[in-house]
Amino acid sequence: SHAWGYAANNGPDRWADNFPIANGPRQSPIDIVPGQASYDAGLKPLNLQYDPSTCLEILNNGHSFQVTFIDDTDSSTLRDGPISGVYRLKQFHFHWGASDDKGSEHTVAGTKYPAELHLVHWNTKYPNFGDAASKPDGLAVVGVFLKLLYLNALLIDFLCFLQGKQTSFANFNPATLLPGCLDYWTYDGSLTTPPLLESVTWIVCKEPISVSPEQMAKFRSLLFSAEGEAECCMVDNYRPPQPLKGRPVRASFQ
Ligand SMILES: NS(=O)(=O)c1ccc(C(=O)NCC(F)(F)F)cc1
Ligand SMILES: [Zn+2]
Repeated sequence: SHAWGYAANNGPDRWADNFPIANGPRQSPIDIVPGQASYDAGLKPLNLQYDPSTCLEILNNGHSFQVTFIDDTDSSTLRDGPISGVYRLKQFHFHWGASDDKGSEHTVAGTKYPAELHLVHWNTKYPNFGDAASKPDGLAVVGVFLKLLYLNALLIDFLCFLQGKQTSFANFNPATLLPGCLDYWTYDGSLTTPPLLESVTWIVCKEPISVSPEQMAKFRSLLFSAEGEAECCMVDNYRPPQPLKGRPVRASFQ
């Protein structure tokens, strides 16, 4: 079976052929309708503690580019928020569009942002990421919308590293990618790419971070294709919103 992707012949509408869970009860992303989210006073503030020295490498995995972290100790973690226990940061990556009117996976009352950042964490009650990815409370992904404005130059440096497939990228602090206000919506969902495992507690920040047109252009200059293949720009690597199927969406703010 040809590998999954985002083209007409292997994109989101075809994923159910090989991954029937694509039509499951807790799929992601979703359209978040603020007026229908219920404020939950019991939700704690997010407690994100990131150690830049655990930043390992940046790589193009054919579907996005991702920055992976050393996750053999509790040095970069997510605690509190809607979760219990300690979740470790494994990687972060982005989804974006071919033009500024689309690109995010989650939408807010139908509004698409030009891109969305995902910070992927796994529950340390399980021995490793791969095991956690198959458990209903195994993963927690913090989603941050990107909007067009001007971001600190750091991200440009970060993308300048993106010459080859893989290169070391030490001391990047993912905290610089977080919005000032960490109000969030949360719901039970899944990975947004195959195998679409229903193991993710989604935590979507209400406030977007800013990205410059130049930085969006850099995202779009990346390639889905490998060396020697016909060039194919990596754009529109987002799955559209999926049916809520009765799931509650809670808000940490009023
Ligand atoms: N876009 S997302 O939902 O944040 C997302 C996060 C992580 C993975 C991932 O690690 N897939 C590989 C695995 F786990 F073996 F299945 C896929 C999607
Ligand atoms: Zn993602």
